[in-house]
Amino acid sequence: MTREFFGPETVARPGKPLVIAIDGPSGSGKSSVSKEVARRLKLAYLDTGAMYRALTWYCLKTGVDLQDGAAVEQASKIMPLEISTSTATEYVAVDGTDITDEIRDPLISSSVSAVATTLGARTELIRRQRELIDQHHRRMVVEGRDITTVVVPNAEVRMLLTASEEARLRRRGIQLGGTQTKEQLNTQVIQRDAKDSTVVNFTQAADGVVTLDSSDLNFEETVETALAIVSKVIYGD
Ligand SMILES: Nc1ncnc2c1ncn2[C@@H]1O[C@H](COP(=O)(O)OP(=O)(O)O)[C@@H](O)[C@H]1O
Ligand SMILES: Nc1ccn([C@H]2C[C@H](O)[C@@H](COP(=O)(O)OP(=O)(O)O)O2)c(=O)n1
Repeated sequence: MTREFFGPETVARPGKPLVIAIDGPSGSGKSSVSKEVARRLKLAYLDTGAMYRALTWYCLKTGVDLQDGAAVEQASKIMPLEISTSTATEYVAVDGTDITDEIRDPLISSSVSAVATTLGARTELIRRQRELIDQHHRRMVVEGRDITTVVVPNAEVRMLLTASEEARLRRRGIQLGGTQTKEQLNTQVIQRDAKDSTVVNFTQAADGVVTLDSSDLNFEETVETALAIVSKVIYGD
């Protein structure tokens, strides 16, 4: 299914832009699949959700009221954020504090929608995302909720990664080591998506966006299908 030019010694579209934009709901596999696609294609990787999580951490740390839109927007502008764009290292830091693990905490997951629905903060984070993409000469896999539609609507490849509600809840439960109750998972996955959907549409593919439904695929099959979509879109086969 995966073509030879995606083998370990080859680079897709060498020297040319190759932005692969991937959106989808929580637990659909965006982060893990995007990172593996980037690794195999030797592209940089950007987890934009981690930026919204970092801003949420920063607001909570500095006492910013998440309901105060102007204050959240101001925080987004001054936040000294560092984020790894390498597939080899996962690293997120604010003002020198490593928050890579902390931003995955259910406390952040349950607060992040308040930040993600603050439009002024979105504008600033989108600006930073575009800057990072340009710094990597537009050779990057970028994943989130509005990448195919707002951040890089002209990306070379645009995909919507979906999975059934049942699959997404199951995956998130396993990922969190079985520590969460059904109700907690429902709050962190389904209710959060419902809140986030009020500002961005990541449930239906926009024109030109290819849908990949991973409900009945395992991780490797999903990665291979994503690579086949990339191949088809950029090489037409
Ligand atoms: N196709 C798949 N089949 C089974 N598990 C998967 C699949 N894709 C991803 N996963 C697992 O599901 C969990 C959630 O994936 P993640 O990439 O964090 O999703 P998202 O970024 O969309 O929230 C991870 O533990 C990941 O390894
Ligand atoms: N481009 C993006 C990326 C994430 N968000 C929001 C929506 C989510 O609630 C949070 C966290 O995103 P993240 O991708 O880490 O969430 P999941 O891994 O899918 O649980 O940020 C967004 O609004 N726009």
